[in-house]
Amino acid sequence: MASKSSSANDGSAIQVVVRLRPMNEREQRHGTVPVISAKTKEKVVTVVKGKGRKQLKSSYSFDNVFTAFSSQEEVFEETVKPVIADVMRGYESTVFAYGQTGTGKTHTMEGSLERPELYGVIPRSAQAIFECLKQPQYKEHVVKCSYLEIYNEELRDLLVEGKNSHRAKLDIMECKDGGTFCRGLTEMEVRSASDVLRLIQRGQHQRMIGETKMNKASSRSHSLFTIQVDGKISLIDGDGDFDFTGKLHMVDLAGSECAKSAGNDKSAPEAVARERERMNINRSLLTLGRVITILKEKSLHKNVNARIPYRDSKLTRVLQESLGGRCKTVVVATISPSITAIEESVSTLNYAQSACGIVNKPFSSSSIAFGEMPNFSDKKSSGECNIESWQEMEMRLQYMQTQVDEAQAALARKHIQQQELQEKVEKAEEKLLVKQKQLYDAEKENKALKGVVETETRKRKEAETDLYRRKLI
Ligand SMILES: Nc1ncnc2c1ncn2[C@@H]1O[C@H](COP(=O)(O)OP(=O)(O)OP(=O)(O)O)[C@@H](O)[C@H]1O
Repeated sequence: MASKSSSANDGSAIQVVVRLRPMNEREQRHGTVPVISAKTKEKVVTVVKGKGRKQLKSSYSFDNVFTAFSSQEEVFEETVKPVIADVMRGYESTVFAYGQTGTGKTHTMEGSLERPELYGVIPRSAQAIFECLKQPQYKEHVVKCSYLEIYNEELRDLLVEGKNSHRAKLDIMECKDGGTFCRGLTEMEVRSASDVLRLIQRGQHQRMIGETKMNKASSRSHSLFTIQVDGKISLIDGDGDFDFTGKLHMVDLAGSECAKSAGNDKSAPEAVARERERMNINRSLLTLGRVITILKEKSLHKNVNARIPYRDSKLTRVLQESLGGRCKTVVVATISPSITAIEESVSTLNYAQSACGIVNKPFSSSSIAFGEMPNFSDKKSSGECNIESWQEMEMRLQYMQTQVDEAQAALARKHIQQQELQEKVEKAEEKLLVKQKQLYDAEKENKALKGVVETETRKRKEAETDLYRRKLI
């Protein structure tokens, strides 16, 4: 294979990085104290709480840490560039930004489209993918993009222009392999990075934007930009072309906003609507948090039978394969250094910390092609074996690893199905018990009534006999 093949084990743990943004103008104007610092070399973020003798320091370690001085280029090169290499080998990967409102998620994911040095992850990824496709091992290819928005638990197509009602008709469907896809989502073919920039601009125009205390142009929805590459790659020095499909999902989550920072006047109609919005965003982020917590517990062999609540929000259903699934995933947690945002920053850091250690089970789509490779063991038995190339050995190993991973993933899915079935059986059993109890009570009542009828009948018979006797006398 042209590029080094990887076993599913390498890099399958979710990569978690933290980006600390600089103090913004408002914070600087108010002379806000910075209480969070980041050290790139040590990959550590430190939070200082309290004053003087009561000062407490907590440190958090991550896969990578970016300071207020880190450039867009640095963040991309160190965090997303390796992911692109995987995408170009047929992997599905996800990069998502998480953090409080106004901490730099959109800055990290999109950046400024007017200034190339401020390009964020999406435009830089588009450039890197088209650059990669120029390499001789990549043959014919088609690159497609889609842009999805999740707003108030509704899915909208950001590449379809028009009123909201036209865009809010998408459904999440289950794939045969257990993943999910969005039915009806537009996939636009693109031929260059500039085409991708135009699509981002088009989508940005349609996105739900509002104002929060922390951010004047706040994204009030989650957005997911996907670049899909369907192509052919020559694996062994021109000795065969194999199809691959690589996907890169780039997610800009809506910022969480605590009730305190949402403002006090909750009576005005706009404030009521805003509060409901805020609640919806926080609810989906809460579900995301629960998914991460359970996955983390499972990775620590705790709570192994717990159901992962992917289905409890649209966001987690869409991100199902990115968390505990087949994607290679990177989480960029963004935080403010300011004392005024300390609660939210600590919550983001704890969140990010729980995502560390979650293991996904990625596999490459190009490995399907490996299934058609010559059967080396047959060759060996017929005396033809001539495995000279390490590349062939690697491919063979990767193929075997892929088979194991696929079987493990299938087993995990079966396990979840079994759990769901078990829950259904338990519920049915509960219902049966209730019905049995009702039946028992009814039978008891019936028996008592029967007793009453028998007693009354006996009394009546005795009275009749008595009457008859008296008549005879
Ligand atoms: N690392 C950074 N360097 C310079 N400016 C930044 C950085 N991070 C954020 N900013 C600036 O801070 C402001 C808020 O950032 P941004 O809109 O990206 O926040 P957000 O987390 O996406 O907020 P929301 O969730 O409300 O959409 C923007 O003006 C952005 O340019």
